[in-house]
Amino acid sequence: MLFCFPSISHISQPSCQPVRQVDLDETSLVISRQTDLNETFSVLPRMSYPQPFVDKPQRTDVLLMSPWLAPIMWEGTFNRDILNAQYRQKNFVVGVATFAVKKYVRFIEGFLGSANKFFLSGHRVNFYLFTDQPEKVPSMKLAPEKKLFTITVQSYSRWQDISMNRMDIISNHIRTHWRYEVDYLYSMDIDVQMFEHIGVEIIDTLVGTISSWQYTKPRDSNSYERRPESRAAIPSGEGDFYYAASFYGGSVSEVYKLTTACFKGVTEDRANGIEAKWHEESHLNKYLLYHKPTRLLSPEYYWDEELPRPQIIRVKRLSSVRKDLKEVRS
Ligand SMILES: CC(=O)N[C@H]1[C@@H](OP(=O)(O)OP(=O)(O)OC[C@H]2O[C@@H](n3ccc(=O)[nH]c3=O)[C@H](O)[C@@H]2O)O[C@H](CO)[C@H](O)[C@@H]1O
Ligand SMILES: [Mn+2]
Repeated sequence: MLFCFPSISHISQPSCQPVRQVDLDETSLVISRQTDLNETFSVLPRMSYPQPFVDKPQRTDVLLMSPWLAPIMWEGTFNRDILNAQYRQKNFVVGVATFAVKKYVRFIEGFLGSANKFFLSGHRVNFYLFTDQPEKVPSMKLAPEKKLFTITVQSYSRWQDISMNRMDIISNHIRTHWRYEVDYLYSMDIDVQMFEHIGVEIIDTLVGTISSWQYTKPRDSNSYERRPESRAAIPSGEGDFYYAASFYGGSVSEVYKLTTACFKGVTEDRANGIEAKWHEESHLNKYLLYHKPTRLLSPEYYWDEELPRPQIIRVKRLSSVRKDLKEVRS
């Protein structure tokens, strides 16, 4: 059985996906997609690669595992060929939600051009581009396994509202569309470009990216919201890493819980006349403190262009595009 959504305009020759069924209830989504036994027992091609040894860590200069045993992705710690071979057996579809509202349409080409090349190269990816100006989406030739869906959204006068409302739009779209269309979902800022591969090492149940601005700071000088009046408040003395809202994701059901909870916090703050210090990023940080990510992306996965690159950052996989904040947000 095939299923298509007529409300989404298909830009790069989409084909209908087989139906996925993720059941919604109040707090969680349960994936009831049947496992194909042929997939489970299929024989892997022989691979040749250096043997891992328990007494020879791949890197000793960085933290490879959080205290709750979530692996942290760093260049030099994984073998992409092994990961790709394992992942290919699953036939997953990954969705990427990104927004280009008002002047941010100028970033679409750089984002999509680089993501087409470097994001989950060789794997099935659906890019979902939310914009108020669908006519400005450039027609781009994407790799056969990549598809672009453009979805029209309204604009808001304040840039903070555009940024914060992403949580609501993503949560709603999971309920109406994505639970049938994709297995994993990532939200990414549009004002970024990719320079190196971002592969299946990012795939896990709940994934956060450690901010490149604050990865060495003690928790009490990080940018968490500390005012107790805000729903995003994190009490002083608490906090793990500072996570960037520009890149997070996970299974459809976990991203549903995250975006729904964060937007609830935003809505309650609005009702109480308060706005968290870093908008939805503050709410995301609160959520990920109490719902620990199952995998962390090191700052390689969101390296800010303005920062000098220390030795531990061996590759810059993704970076923000320099922008005149006042001009682009006006
Ligand atoms: C690196 C990082 O931590 N980034 C966060 C930081 O970002 P930034 O300063 O990078 O925020 P930003 O200006 O990129 O806005 C976030 C995103 O919202 C969308 N957008 C925003 C304004 C607009 O007029 N049109 C539009 O489409 C667009 O997808 C953009 O990438 O703070 C923001 C809110 O305070 C968000 O939490 C960002 O994720
Ligand atoms: Mn940004």
